[in-house]
This record gives sequence, C-alpha cells and structure tokens, in this order.
Amino acid sequence: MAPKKPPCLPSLLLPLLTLLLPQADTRSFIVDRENDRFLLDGAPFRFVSGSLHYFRVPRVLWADRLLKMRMSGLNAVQFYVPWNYHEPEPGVYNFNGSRDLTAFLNEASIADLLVILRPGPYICAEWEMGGLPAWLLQKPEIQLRTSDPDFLAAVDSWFKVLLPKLYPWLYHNGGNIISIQVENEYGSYKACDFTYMRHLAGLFRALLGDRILLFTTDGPEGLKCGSLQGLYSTVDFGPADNMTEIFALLRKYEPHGPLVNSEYYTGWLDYWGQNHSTRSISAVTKGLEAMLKLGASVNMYMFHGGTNFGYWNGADEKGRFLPITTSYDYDAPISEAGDPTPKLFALRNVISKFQEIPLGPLPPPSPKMMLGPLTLHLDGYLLSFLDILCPHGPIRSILPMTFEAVKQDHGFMLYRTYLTHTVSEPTQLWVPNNGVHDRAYVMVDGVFQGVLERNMKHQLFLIGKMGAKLDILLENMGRLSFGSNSSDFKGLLEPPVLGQTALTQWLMFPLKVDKLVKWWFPLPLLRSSHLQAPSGPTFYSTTFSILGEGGDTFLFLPGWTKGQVWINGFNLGRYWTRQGPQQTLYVPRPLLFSRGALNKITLLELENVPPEPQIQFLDRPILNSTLHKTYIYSLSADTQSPSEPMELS
Ligand SMILES: CCCCNC(=S)N1C[C@H](O)[C@@H](O)[C@@H](O)[C@H]1CO
Repeated sequence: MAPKKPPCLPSLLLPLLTLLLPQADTRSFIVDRENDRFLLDGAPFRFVSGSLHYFRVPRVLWADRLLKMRMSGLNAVQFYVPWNYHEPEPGVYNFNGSRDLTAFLNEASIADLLVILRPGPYICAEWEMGGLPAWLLQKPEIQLRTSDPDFLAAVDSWFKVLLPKLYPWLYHNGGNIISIQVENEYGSYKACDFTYMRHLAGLFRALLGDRILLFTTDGPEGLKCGSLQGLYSTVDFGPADNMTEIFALLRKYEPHGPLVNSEYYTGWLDYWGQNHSTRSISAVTKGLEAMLKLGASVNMYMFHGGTNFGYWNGADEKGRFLPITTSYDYDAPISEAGDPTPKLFALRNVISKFQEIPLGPLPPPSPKMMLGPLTLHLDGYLLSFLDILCPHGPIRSILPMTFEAVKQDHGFMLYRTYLTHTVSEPTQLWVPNNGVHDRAYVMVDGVFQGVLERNMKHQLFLIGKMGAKLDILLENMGRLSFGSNSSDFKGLLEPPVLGQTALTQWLMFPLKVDKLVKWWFPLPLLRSSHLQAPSGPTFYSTTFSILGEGGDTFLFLPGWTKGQVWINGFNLGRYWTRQGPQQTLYVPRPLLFSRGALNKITLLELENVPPEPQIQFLDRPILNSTLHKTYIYSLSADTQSPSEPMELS
C-alpha cells in the first residue's frame, strides 16, 4: 500500500500547482539548530503528538481512535513496532489483520497525522518482553540488547524485513513518517554497550538512508548512556517532574535544536494487585502548557492506551514480580473503550492556545451495552483434555525444562511426575531459588492442592501415595518488559522439592489452549471423560445472543478468581478478580455478533469457581476496585442501569 498522494488535479492546473505543492523531492523534515526548532518543508514546525499502540486496538477501530486524536488538536501519532508481534518464530513474519503496519500508517495518513515511529528492537511499553521475541531465549546465554553476535544476527534479520517496509513511508519519500527512534531508553539499561547502539544506528542509516531524522529517548538519568553522536537526543518525563531541570540537562546533549519530550505521561500503568494509577487533569494540562510555551515538541504517552489482549502484557520487577494488567487504560485522554474523557477536552483546550484545532465536535462515546447475568456451564477439567491440548504428547526429561526450551512462548505448560514414595504426613512442596515463573497450580491425582507463586512465600503442604500423579500447571504471566537485568525464562526453573527430596523424572506438556478454544467454537465436542477429573483448572462457557445492534461492553466476573477469557475464539486477556484493581474486561463491539446471532464466551478458571458460575456484561468499566472485594450489580427494576454495586465480601 503506497503512501497517500495529493488528490488528483485537473491536468491544466497540475503544472501550476506542482510548483506550490511540496513534492517528494522537496518534502523535508529537519532540525534547524540555528533557531532551535524543526522545519517541515522549510517552515517552522512543532509537533504535538500522542501515543497509540496499534497492537492494543482491533484494526477495525484504528480509524476511530486516530480521528479522535486529530480532532483533539494533535498533528502526529507516535507508536512502537513490537518485534514479537510480527515475527512469532524465527523467519516467520506476520503483517496481516491487526498486524498490518502499513495499513495503520495509511490510516494515520488519512487522519492527517504525521508519524513518529519507534521500531525498537526493544520497546518496553509494558509489552511482553519489551517487544523482544521469546524465541531469542532458546539460546539461554544470549545477552539481550547488546552487541552479542547472536542477538545482533536476529536483530539484523528482523530489521532487513521491517525497515524496507517503512522506506516508502518516510516523509521525504512522500509518506508521513517524520522521525524514527533507535532502541528505547537504552541509557536505563545496565549494558551501556555503545557498539550495539552504533550498530543499530548504522543499520538504520543503511536501510533508511541519510535524510530521515533518527533520535533517541531517555529518562534524565539515562541520557549519558542512551545518547549517541548522529542521533537526536530527546527525553521523557511526567507532570510531577521538574521540566526546567530536565530540559537544562538535555541541553548538555543537544545544545541547539528543538526541545523534545517524547513521552509526557498523561497517566500511568497498572499492576495486578495494586491500585489503579491516575494522573490529575490539572497537573497534566499545566505541564503541557509549560512545555508548549517553551516551544518544545511534545508527545503525550499514552493518548489512547487500549488493551493487552491475549498474553501480551509485560511485567516489572520492583522488589517482586509485578505483571501488568490486561487493561492499558493508562488514565489516558481517550479511555480504553475509545471514549473522549474530560482530560482530553482539557488538553485540547491547552493545545488550542498554540495551534489550530480542527473544527467540529469530537465523535460521541460509543454505544454501550449491558447483558446478563448469564450462567456458565462446566465444559470440563483442563487435565482431561491433554490429548487435544498436547497432541504430540509430553516431552520427557530428568529435570524440568523451561517454556523456552520446549518452544512454548506464552500461556500454560503442565509438568507431571509421580511420587516415588508415600508421603503420609503433610509435607511442604517448594521450588528453590524462586524458581516458579510465574504461578503454579498444584494437583495430586487431579485434586487441586493450592498455588505456588513467584516471589511469594510458599506454604503448600501435601500428602500422597507412592505412584500418585503430581501435576503442576505453570502459568506464564508475561515476561519482564523493564529493568530486567537477566532474561525472564518461564516455567519451573529448578526441580521442585517435596520435603527434602528433589523431584526428578518429569513429563512436560506444552498446552495449546487457544487452539482448543477455537476448535470448540461454536459448540464444544465433549466426552463424559472430560468431566472426570475431580478439580483443578476448569473450562466454563455459555452462548448468548444480542437482539439489537449491541455496543461496547465490559465483562464482569463476580466471584471468579483468576483465569483467561475468550469471546468467539478471540483471547480477550487475563482476569484476576481476586486481586484487582480491574474487575471488568473491555469487550469491543466488533468482537460480537448481533441481531440474534450466536456468541460464545469461554473461561479457563485456574483456581476457584463461584457457587453461582455467572458473569455479566456491564455498560461501564470497573478499573479501580478496592482489593479483595467483589461486587454484584443487580438490574434495578425501574431502569436498565445497574444499581450501586453491592459489596459481596
Ligand atoms: C515502572 C517503570 C516502568 C518503565 N517504563 C517507563 S518509565 N516508561 C518509558 C518507556 O519508554 C515506555 O515504553 C513505558 O514503559 C513507560 C511507562 O509507561
């Protein structure tokens, strides 16, 4: 798909107007160091940009979100390209559907937004492994984000596919990409490997040419290691930071040229088990206005956050492992459901003081829908589907193997062994060196015993006869996306110990859960044997239809504990009702069939099924519930809107 060209013109006008319109050979975006500004086609230019990640929004909604950004007064959109989203296996590439990068570039062009593109290779972004593909860890000694030849070989191979796709979209070639970032906050990474950064800069120049503006972004403390000759240095900071101090520090690296904040935080990320993060409208607007008054160019991170569908969330490590939530609402100006918020209008008002805002109203919030409660029925226990979930059978090994070693990147793997002696007294099961990555659901002869969790104190005691089957289902909760000083392998990293005995002789079952759920859709092909296992992770489902057109909605799972959800075979993401802060999952209307057609929802509940296995669809999100409480909304008799939530526990 070629970049959008100027509209076709009557032939007699063309010669005249081509003198006026910037053509590919006269289009330019450069740094004017004499006047501390950018020049676009020779005219002074300042970008007011927002971050939107195409990989967190269904493709059918891209145009809607980009339009709302343009109508907010932005003139550019900034986004990453996650390597792992496009190269699922070495040498296998996917640029289709919601991965169609050039389609997104074209949508941005149609929305009249310039593009600031950040292809990594590492992107952070609270995304699984910061965008790096997990298959890199099949070489366990690889040194990520360094000049390690194994890492550079994979990077070169990837960029030789990606960067040529971007070349026609560069602004001076007729496209909308005005600048490209090299790496991401490299100065915050322990390696500080200038050979690596120089290699990347050389590769980008070789594949993108000399004219495109290449830049780096670092926090104030990262400029020293993150900056490189030939790459324009920019910083990132939020409303609570000292703009004057940070820009003064930036001037040590860029004495001349425009000041740029590449990530001005409009909100912040959420971790499971912590309260929902917010940033006040007054602080965010005040900080933006101060930067615009200085003539700085600013990108607001995030302008629309979207969702970590499937298993795509990343994680941080702050004393302990902190997985990012499914919702990436980020308290951003455009909500997770794509609705303009008061913060958007306040920011739009600030922007209007400095540059022209497109005329006309913003599109209204999308229609929302309530449905339910719906009762789900038991489809079967996870352990009873091993023949379908692991069709090639288990992998045998004396010691447990990691997900990466068996080439299972995401989701779940079952580890099975048999007790070599009878354990008649309750005996502790534990894994040395914090070796549970990340959560382990333990069963003995199919009976659920409890959970072992990364970074948490283990208190799990069990008994069992000689020959009893010990099953440990491992859940990968997402690989570290920031601050990881070592590679984040997943699975049982050490042999579990029962009492004083290290358990050996393991069977590993990589589980293709998504394939099973898709295969089931629309109706499960069940056998009675699937209902045999007495307990443990369980599939529940139901079908439902929407009479009218329907709308966006928010799946509410009162009383459920933790698991994964699929709607019509689409992996909506993780829920963790017990932990919060989010109690609902955003369900985009395009995922649903309307006018009476059949929809199907499937849950994989990993811990405890509520007495009443019900779910609801609400017309509003619950992202900041206080912890360890659950609510139920009952439809009030006189209206269809839910009454105030009633606390259940
Ligand atoms: C808790 C620290 C998380 C590190 N990430 C930081 S500072 N950020 C900078 C980073 O470049 C961006 O991708 C995002 O990850 C952003 C936080 O939303």
